[in-house]
Amino acid sequence: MKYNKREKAIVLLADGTIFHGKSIGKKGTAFGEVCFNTGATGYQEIFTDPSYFGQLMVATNAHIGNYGTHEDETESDSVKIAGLICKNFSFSYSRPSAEGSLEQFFEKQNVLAISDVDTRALVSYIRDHGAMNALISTDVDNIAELKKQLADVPNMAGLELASKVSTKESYFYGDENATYKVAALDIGIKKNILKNLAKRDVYVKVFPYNAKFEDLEAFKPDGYFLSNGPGDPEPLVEAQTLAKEIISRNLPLFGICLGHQVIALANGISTYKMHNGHRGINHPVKNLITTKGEITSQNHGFAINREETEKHTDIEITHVHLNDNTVAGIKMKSKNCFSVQYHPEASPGPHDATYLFDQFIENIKNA
Ligand SMILES: NC(=O)CC[C@H](N)C(=O)O
Repeated sequence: MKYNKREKAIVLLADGTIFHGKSIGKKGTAFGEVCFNTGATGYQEIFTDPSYFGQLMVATNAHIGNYGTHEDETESDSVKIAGLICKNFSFSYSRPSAEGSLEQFFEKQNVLAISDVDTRALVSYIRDHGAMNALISTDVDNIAELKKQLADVPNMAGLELASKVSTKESYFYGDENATYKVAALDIGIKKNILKNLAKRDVYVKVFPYNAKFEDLEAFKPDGYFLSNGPGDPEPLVEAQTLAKEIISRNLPLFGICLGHQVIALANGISTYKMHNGHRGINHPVKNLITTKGEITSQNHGFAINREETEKHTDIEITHVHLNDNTVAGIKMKSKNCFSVQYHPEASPGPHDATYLFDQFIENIKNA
């Protein structure tokens, strides 16, 4: 792709604000909620993370694409972001072990990406004005029509998206002769969660978002897992019912991110949409049980209500986010159930929190 042949492109925010850039290759328009990730590495993992479905990703790191792509760095089988907004897009890459360029990867996956955007100004704007819908487009002379189309894009609050990314059929992961068996609900599961379980001698059966307790129970699992995923947790009524069934039987249960929010909702704690979410790989969390700090990988736009959690007689807050004191982890006092708002599988991200997978295995052993 010749740099000077690239088309003009825009970011149009729901409030009418426009930022200018250039397309990477593909022409067209993509809609979503605009959000930003502050990670300096890990772009391929981010683009393929199902939790980002329906979101236009702004990368705050100035360089995207510079180390190419690799199959091992995908978190699902396709790109899940609605589109990419970045500053400098590298058409060439310098990592010897890379399998191809990000440009080729996007072309294959039919992703709309735009660069040369003043991402610092854009991120400051979203930071001040909060999460909102937006579009990116190469159709730069048609603003009035684009505005009309943007007005029809549904709001993330109240939006159920797990069904759009969940597996259609259940499947197995790991060694069938492993010591433990875990039934995992796929409401947007990342591959690295499955890898982390399999590494700990777990054979996993992954179920679609609307699976019933009886379906999971038929696998005779030693433990249950609720995954991360996109959208608002509130409309996920089937997953909440499932969580209630598992909790009422006091079976070992672990939830990550969307799974954590589902566990909170199953306990009558409400969730809310944050002004801006947490998305990056250096989020400070304090473990209130050990009093140790953790640097964590995060990606969420909703959170659970702190006051309601504090008042809940059967829930203990185990982790807090040190930037804003939001709840980052909980456990049930009378049940074998715990969950975190962040990503212990950390792909990308630091591995401070992988002990949570060990804790899940301990909970299974002690059940
Ligand atoms: N990573 C996740 O599971 C995200 C959960 C939820 N979609 C949120 O934005 O808060």
